[in-house]
Amino acid sequence: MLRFASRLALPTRRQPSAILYLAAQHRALTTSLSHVASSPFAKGSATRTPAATVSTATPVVSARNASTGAQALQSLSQRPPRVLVTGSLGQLGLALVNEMRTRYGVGNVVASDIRKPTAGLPIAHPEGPFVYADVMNYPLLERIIVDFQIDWVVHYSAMLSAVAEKEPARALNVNITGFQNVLELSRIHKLRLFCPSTIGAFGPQTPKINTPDLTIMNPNTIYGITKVHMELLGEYYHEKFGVDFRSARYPGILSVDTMPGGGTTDYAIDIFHHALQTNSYNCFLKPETRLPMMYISDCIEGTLQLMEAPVEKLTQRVYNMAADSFTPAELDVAIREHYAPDFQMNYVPDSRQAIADSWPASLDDSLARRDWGWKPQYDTAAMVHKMWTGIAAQYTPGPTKLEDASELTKVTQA
Ligand SMILES: NC(=O)c1ccc[n+]([C@@H]2O[C@H](COP(=O)([O-])OP(=O)(O)OC[C@H]3O[C@@H](n4cnc5c(N)ncnc54)[C@H](O)[C@@H]3O)[C@@H](O)[C@H]2O)c1
Ligand SMILES: C[C@@H](O)[C@H](N)C(=O)O
Repeated sequence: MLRFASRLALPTRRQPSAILYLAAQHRALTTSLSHVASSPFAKGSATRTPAATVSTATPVVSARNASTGAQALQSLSQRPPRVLVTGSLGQLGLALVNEMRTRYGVGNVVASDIRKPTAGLPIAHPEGPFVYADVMNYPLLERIIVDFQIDWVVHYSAMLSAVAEKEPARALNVNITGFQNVLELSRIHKLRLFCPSTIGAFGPQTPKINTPDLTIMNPNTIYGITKVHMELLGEYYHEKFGVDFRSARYPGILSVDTMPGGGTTDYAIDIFHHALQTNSYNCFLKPETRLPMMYISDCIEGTLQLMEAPVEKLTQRVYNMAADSFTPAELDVAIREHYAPDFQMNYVPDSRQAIADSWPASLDDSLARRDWGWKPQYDTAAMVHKMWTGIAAQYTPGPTKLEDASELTKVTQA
């Protein structure tokens, strides 16, 4: 089994707004406490929707005790947001929940998924609320939003590019129906909604280099089609109903503590685990396949910058977000030059190659930089350093564990 580092090393810097949030949270906690254990979602309580399991330890700062709805609304600008994160046990959700709980208060960030949190996951605040939430279950989602008095939703549940090609019907359901549910609930309950898009929203006719925000998309994958649907529908709900929908098109995200969920950029994480375990890697993309990539700390920081940006700063609702781009061959060279001179890279492209070939090689993110101050901290060299040193620390010295490496690639023959 993989041994994960116990905590995700995310930046702990706090912005002034977060300090205000935390001070306000402290005040609110002393005057108005509602315990998750009293929620109808607490274990053992009768619900009409599937039973949700909730951690019982952490109080949620609640507006339910406010005497009027108006008071609750008024206090919103003075307290941290209460956030629901769907798909929170995935590669990105775990990191986002950890950072949001640091900034907004543990009890204010409700993690959710359709899986159980298992031992060994890098969950920094395990005492925080966790609920079962299938994004296809509209009544259950609505109940969670109302019971926890949610202000913001970060909608992370989705099927990624490679697994979506294998199970298109399920991907359409999860990615399209799931998004439509949270979008409609955002309209009804006046929520701020963030849903990530991706380089996978672009297609073979898109300009490949410095792809701008507004250009031809025409993706030719199920994943890309569901993401373009999401972008357009979110923009429509914003225009028509004023929903505060926000989205960033992420590149492939590299992380040390969490494993990727079945995408086309997964090779750039798998390679480090294989190099450290077996000193070799069979890459499923060709050596010259250039794709935009980003380190997870940048991804989480940028996402929170966009979520927290004052509405008047936003000139559009969907932004490209970039850091750097590299190819498998460049990663191979970087690993051999700096860490493992005998590392052996083999190229065995499979059906994921066609997906990668349809995506941009680099993104123009100048509008994100201009509008909400986006600026990545990690270039390729810095990403490789973080990945190698972070993943190396997870493996104890000893005999090569081939069986571990064979578990790493979630999609072996897409
Ligand atoms: N990781 C990347 O490189 C990357 C890049 C671009 C965009 N994104 C986007 O970011 C978001 C998060 O990606 P990730 O890498 O963490 O994905 P992931 O596959 O690691 O996690 C997705 C989570 O969603 C959950 N899920 C699946 N079906 C569900 C359902 N019906 N109801 C509720 N939860 C369900 C899964 O259990 C899983 O924990 C996705 O929207 C993805 O498209 C990711
Ligand atoms: C790029 C992104 O959307 C995801 N990592 C995938 O490859 O599917």
